[in-house]
Amino acid sequence: MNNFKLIPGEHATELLNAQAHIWNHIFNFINSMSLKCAIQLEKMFENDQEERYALTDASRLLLKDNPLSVTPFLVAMLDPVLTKPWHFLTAWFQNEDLTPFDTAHGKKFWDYGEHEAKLNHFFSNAMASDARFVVSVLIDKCSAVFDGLESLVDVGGGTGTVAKAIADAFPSMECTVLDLPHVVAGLEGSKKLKYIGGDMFEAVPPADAILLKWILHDWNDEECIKILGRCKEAITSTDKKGKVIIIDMIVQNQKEDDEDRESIETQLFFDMLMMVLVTGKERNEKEWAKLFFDAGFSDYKITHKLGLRSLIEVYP
Ligand SMILES: C[S@@+](CC[C@H](N)C(=O)[O-])C[C@H]1O[C@@H](n2cnc3c(N)ncnc32)[C@H](O)[C@@H]1O
Repeated sequence: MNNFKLIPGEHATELLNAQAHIWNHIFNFINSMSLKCAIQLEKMFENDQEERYALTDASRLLLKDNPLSVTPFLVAMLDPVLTKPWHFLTAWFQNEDLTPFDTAHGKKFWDYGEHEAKLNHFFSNAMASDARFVVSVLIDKCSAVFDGLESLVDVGGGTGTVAKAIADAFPSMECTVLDLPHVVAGLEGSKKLKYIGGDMFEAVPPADAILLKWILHDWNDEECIKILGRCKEAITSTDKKGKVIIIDMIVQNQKEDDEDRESIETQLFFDMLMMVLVTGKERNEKEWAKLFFDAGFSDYKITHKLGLRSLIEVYP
C-alpha cells in the first residue's frame, strides 16, 4: 500500500512543529539520565576553588559535600529498581495488581525494602537527605509550631534525621521515632530520642504531637484515615489535646498563566510517582480537609513555607 501523501504548505509547518514537540516528550528522560551520569562521574559539579564560575542554587544543591545535597534523592529515584515499574504501567492498567511496582517486582514497595538491603539503604539515604533540608527550614521558619510541646512522635520517621534535629533544637522535648522494625533495627537512641520498631496501622505511642512527614501521600484515603485514627488516639490519650503535624504537598489548582507551571507539573509528577510505587496520591486542600474530618478531627491550619510542600497542623 502506498501511504505517501502530499502535505499542503501551511499545514506542513504545523505538523513539523508537532513532530518536534513529540520528540521533546519522547526524549524527556534524557534530562534525568544525563543528570544522573554527571552526578555519578562527580565531574560537573565540583566546587571550583578559583570561583571562575558562580554556581547557581540548583548546582549547589547537587554538590556531594553540601549537607543539603539532593544527590541521594536523585540517585534513589533514578535507580533501576524504582524506574522499572514505569515499564509496567500499561500492564498494570490491565491487571488487578495493587501498583505497577508490584507488577514489576512481585511484591509491595515496603516489603521489598525489608528483603532487599540495597533498596532499604538507598531509600533511607534519600529520605534522610530530604529530611535534613526540610527540618532546617522548618526549625528556622516555623519553630512556633513546636511551642509548648513536651513530646513528639515522628511516625514513619525513618532513621531519625528530623527527630534528632528537633530534639537538639528543643532540648526539653522528648522525641520518638516509630518506623518499621527493619528500618530502625540497630539504631541507638539517646536520653531524648527513642526508636520504636512497629506498625503505624496498629498503634502510635502517646505524645503531645505526632509528626507525619511524607507519610500520608504514600497511602490511599482509606489507609490514611486508619493512620490518622491511630494518631488521634495517641494525642488525646493523655487527656491533653495535642495535634498532628503533617508535611506534605497540597496540589495547587491549575492557573491560566504560566507562572507556576513547573511547580504544578512537579507536584503532578509526584502524584504519578505515588501511584506507580505505592498506593498513594498527592491531594488538593479539599481532599486533605475531607480526610481530616472523616478521621474525626475538628480543624486544621495550613502554613505555606516549605516550597512545594506545606505544613498542616490538624486538631482533634
Ligand atoms: C516516604 S518515607 C518518609 C520518611 C520520613 N518521614 C521522611 O520524610 O524523611 C515513609 C516512611 O514510612 C515508613 N513506613 C512504611 N510503612 C510503615 C508502617 N506500617 N509503620 C511505620 N512506618 C512505616 C517507611 O519505612 C518510611 O521510613
